[in-house]
Amino acid sequence: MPVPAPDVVRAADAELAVTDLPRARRFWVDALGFVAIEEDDEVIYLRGYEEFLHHSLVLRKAPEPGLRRLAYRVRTPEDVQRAKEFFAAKGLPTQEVPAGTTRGIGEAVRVEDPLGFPVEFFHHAEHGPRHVQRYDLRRGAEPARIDHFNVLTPDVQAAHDFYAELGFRTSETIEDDDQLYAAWMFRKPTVHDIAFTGGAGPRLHHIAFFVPESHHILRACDILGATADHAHIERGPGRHGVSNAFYLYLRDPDGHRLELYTSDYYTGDPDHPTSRWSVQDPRRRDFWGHDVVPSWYREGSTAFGLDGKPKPLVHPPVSEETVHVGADGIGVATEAQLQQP
Ligand SMILES: O=S(=O)(O)c1ccc(O)c(O)c1
Ligand SMILES: [Fe+2]
Repeated sequence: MPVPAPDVVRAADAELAVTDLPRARRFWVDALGFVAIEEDDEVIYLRGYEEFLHHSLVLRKAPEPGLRRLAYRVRTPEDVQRAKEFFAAKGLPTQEVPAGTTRGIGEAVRVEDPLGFPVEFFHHAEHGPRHVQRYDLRRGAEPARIDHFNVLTPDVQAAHDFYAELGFRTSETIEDDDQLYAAWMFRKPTVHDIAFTGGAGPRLHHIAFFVPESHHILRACDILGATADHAHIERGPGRHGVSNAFYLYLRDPDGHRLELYTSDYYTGDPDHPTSRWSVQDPRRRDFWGHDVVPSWYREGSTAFGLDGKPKPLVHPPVSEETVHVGADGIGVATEAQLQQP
């Protein structure tokens, strides 16, 4: 008898290990405008202006930077137990997390998914003040809410198939006749809550926050330029082919990638069709055909397992970057290139 999947509502919270908390605060709060809802010398709890849960991002001081957890909200308290049973039935590591372990979050279950990521499921969460119309407080890129996670994994097909078992549907893919290079999957009625980028993993690729309008993305660029922090800008601004969103990728002081993202589309009907892009289409990742900088394909944040140790990396046989990808200007991979470490 298959164990039913928990009813996942959305990507809701994440925790990053950072090596210098004041430095991180200057980037995430002073420059980008995230709201620091609670903080001390060890940890900062951040949220966007539209959010009412206690927080949506935790920055925790640690000797090494990395991803400590990706967290999904589930619809009922019973879904927390269902999540534990679903992952335990697959022989995957699970940990019960007492309420308050993460401030503002009730009891949760933390698991390692088959891709090797630390993933948490929770229901109860403290409500905090909403700042959606506190225009007197809104600053920087005016981040509204957490939108999605993107992770690097060597087998996108396996990742896709597991999250489909977990009840996620597929909004878009990048593929060719031989393989699935990337996939975007959702529970909330937008393009994605989780996306898979082919590459050595498990590593976090990015965490994305929705901003109200494209001008908030341009303002983030201008602010970083004004303070000579332009080196934090990695890719964009631009228009995605996949998702149709307007985007900007930044790297925080520890190298964690975040995306500021706006104007994707609704996916809430039961028969929402999957949009399939060819890996040969130069507009798939940037609709205007702009190159994707190599670091965007190659770099990500270490993932820590439930034991707190960095997860060893598994490398894919072939990655999108080494296949003819048009806009990236990289020719079809030669056998020799594919053999390179
Ligand atoms: O670069 S892609 O157009 O594939 C893309 C689409 C949506 C995203 O959220 C993303 O990070 C990347
Ligand atoms: Fe993204």
